[in-house]
Amino acid sequence: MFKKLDMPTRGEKIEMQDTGLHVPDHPIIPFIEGDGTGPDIWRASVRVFDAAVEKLYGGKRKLEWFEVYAGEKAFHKFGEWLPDDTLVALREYLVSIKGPLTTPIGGGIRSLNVALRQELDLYVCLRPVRYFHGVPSPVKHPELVDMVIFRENAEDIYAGIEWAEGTPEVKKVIDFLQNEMGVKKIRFPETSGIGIKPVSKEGTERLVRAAIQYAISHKRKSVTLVHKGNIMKFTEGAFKNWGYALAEREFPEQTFTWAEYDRIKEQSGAAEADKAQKAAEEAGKIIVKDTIADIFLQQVLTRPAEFDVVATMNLNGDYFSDALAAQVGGIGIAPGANINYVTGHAVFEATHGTAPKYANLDKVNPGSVILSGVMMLEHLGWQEAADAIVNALQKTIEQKIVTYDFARLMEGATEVKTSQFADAVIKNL
Ligand SMILES: NC(=O)C1=CN([C@@H]2O[C@H](COP(=O)(O)OP(=O)(O)OC[C@H]3O[C@@H](n4cnc5c(N)ncnc54)[C@H](OP(=O)(O)O)[C@@H]3O)[C@@H](O)[C@H]2O)C=CC1
Ligand SMILES: O=C(O)CCC(=O)C(=O)O
Ligand SMILES: [Mg+2]
Repeated sequence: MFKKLDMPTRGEKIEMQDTGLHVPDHPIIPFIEGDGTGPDIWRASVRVFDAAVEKLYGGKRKLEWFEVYAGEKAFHKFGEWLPDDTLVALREYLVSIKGPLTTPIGGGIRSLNVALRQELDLYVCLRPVRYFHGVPSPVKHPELVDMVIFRENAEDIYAGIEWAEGTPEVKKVIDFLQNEMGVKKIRFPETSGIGIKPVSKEGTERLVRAAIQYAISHKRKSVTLVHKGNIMKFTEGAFKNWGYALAEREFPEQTFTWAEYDRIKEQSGAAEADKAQKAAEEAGKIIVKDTIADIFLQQVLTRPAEFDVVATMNLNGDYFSDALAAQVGGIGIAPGANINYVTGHAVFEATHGTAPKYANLDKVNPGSVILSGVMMLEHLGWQEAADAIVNALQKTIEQKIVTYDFARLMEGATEVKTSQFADAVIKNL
């Protein structure tokens, strides 16, 4: 199966069956250490996962780790940034976890992180944002932040369709736009680079479907479609329209949309529309609403309790996840997952990047990868181990044993290294 990797010698494959994921007691889990601070964080986090699983299941269950390579380690070992073997392993074993990978700016290789999402068609980037008591936060009520971002993960400008300024290709595209499409608004055609933003009905629908299903199964109150549809009418505006249409078509019993609200208001007035929404809320229906991206970024600060599940496109979701993470203590405690709910493929990874200036210092917060592992354990159905890690992490923070990022904002904290933070979490399991 592999060209250069040895087959794992222990464990069994996770499989997707009609009833959902079938997880053996000793699943093979491929992992990628990542670049920069990735190895420091991985070494610490994997000890936490293993200790929790051992403590909860006493050897009956065990994660059988299988190292696969991407990024700098892959390049040094195999001369390739993303070897085929890695993709084969991630496809074959379904569920995996990775550290951050470096992407050069303004040239060089395209993002390996994005490539993995595209290769495996991991169309949802799921990033929950919640507060852990005791974490230093720049806002007055971080405990009101409890949101789950569903970021579309396969299209938008992350498709990487762009042409550099001054190339024959960009000239051809600009000529086409000007001469065949009647475009007159390219302000500086001689010196423009061009990027393309594909946003499809299918891509939107599967993302919004996943967000609504999540809201239903997790008893959430609302799904907010966040877009810049006033400006980008046929991409971001269409996202909103397709999202509402999908909610009304596929989830008529479980949702009430603001599009419905507007129709009632137009026919019967605002009081009737308010009444209909109130009745829907009392009946436990999910309110599907929408907001424009700029005001969203203000309102998540001023009225965080009004936001719950958030469904948005790729670039918005990237920005929102770092901004929202800041409200609950920052990117050191921001987990995530890239998921295809149909095939069962899932790659868990932190929201943050490689933080290169701290590489090999055993310094940064492993919280994001630890919590990404918690999401993975939940995905496997190993809820007890997931809960144990969350409780131990919370206890460690309450003991004020924290890495530099929290320590610099806390009074009376004991600043510890990445590895020591993991030790403390393990002790608190
Ligand atoms: N999924 C992925 O693999 C991602 C990869 N990247 C890539 O990572 C590289 C670096 O990106 P950059 O924009 O600097 O963003 P990073 O997220 O890597 O780091 C930015 C800053 O965030 C803080 N930070 C990041 N991780 C942690 C942590 N674990 N604990 C505590 N603080 C942390 C640090 O803040 P401070 O300086 O205040 O201490 C750090 O300087 C780029 O090549 C980028 O493309 C970026 C995002 C995601
Ligand atoms: O791939 C990258 O380098 C950055 C990706 C990113 O910022 C993200 O997915 O949040
Ligand atoms: Mg990002």
